[in-house]
Amino acid sequence: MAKLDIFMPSLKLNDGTSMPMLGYGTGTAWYKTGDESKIDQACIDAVKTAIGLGYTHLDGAEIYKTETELGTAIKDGGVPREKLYIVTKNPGNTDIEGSLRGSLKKLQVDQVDLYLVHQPFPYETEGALQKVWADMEAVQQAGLTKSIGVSNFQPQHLNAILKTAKVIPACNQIEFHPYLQHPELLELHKKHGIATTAYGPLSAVTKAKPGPLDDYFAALTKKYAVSEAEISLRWCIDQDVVPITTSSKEQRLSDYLRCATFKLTPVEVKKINELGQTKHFRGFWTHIIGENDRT
Ligand SMILES: NC(=O)C1=CN([C@@H]2O[C@H](COP(=O)(O)OP(=O)(O)OC[C@H]3O[C@@H](n4cnc5c(N)ncnc54)[C@H](O)[C@@H]3O)[C@@H](O)[C@H]2O)C=CC1
Ligand SMILES: O=CCc1c[nH]c2ccccc12
Repeated sequence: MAKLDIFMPSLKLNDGTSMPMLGYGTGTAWYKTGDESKIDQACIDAVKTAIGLGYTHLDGAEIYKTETELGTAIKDGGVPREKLYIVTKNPGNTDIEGSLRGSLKKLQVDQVDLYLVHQPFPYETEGALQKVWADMEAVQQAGLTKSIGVSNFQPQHLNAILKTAKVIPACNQIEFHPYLQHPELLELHKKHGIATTAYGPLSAVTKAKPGPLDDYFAALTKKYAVSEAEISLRWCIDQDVVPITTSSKEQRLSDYLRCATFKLTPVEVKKINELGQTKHFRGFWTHIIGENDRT
């Protein structure tokens, strides 16, 4: 499929770097439950397809066990390293540098663009969270990553590390869609200049259907001649939230890029927010956070 001539904007982060406004994830559709050394060629091909279509923001994690596949796709994808934005995540252990060095080896790069603490849950005290954040600052200082950030942090976790942080997290990657808007958390992000990246951005039009947004999304798809998925992605972008999606289907990946070709009006964003707030859905980490927690 030919690469579309679409310009994908970037979001300026609090450390002066820029993050492309749409990410391709190697988690949900691709993570391995078994032997990490068993290479998944389909994952490599899908990431190469995404790169070929114009996706430059590539999201990985040590726990997905797909960093080797991601690294191979990056090496063979035909796009220079410096044009890509590579993200990976520490699983939530205490050997931040050891983990990151292992990830860099699998990714076949000297430095990632962004390294995230995947989850705050294994760290049981404020002190443990603060220590991990200090170790994140150290790997940034050592040049192993350009930016550092967190994922799945709720207000209490962010407030804990902010008490001692020398570097404010560049972003917090959270589940975010119209049925999980976390207003209080986003307010805290705004106060500290922390960017929000959204995983599960399509949830309202996939896993959480039927819902109160269905009719309104149908109307918007007609108005903009795009799919509900692209409306969902654009709703994030119009609020300066960077969505991370995934698919093994080339046509879907190509279509998703159309989210950069139109803009919702402020009234439309507000209406999606209002309708979205009438339903709650959380699809990830429910075994720890609880399905009904809205923070
Ligand atoms: N930091 C974290 O804890 C987490 C990070 N992530 C990251 O975010 C990435 C994307 O997360 P997702 O939840 O997959 O994002 P998403 O909400 O964009 O969903 C993408 C999934 O929806 C499916 N889909 C698309 N259109 C559909 C349709 N019409 N009907 C049914 N299914 C449809 C796709 O096949 C794909 O599997 C992951 O690969 C991972 O990199 C994901 C979950 C947790
Ligand atoms: O990061 C996304 C969701 C997730 C949580 N735990 C695991 C383990 C393996 C793959 C994905 C995930």
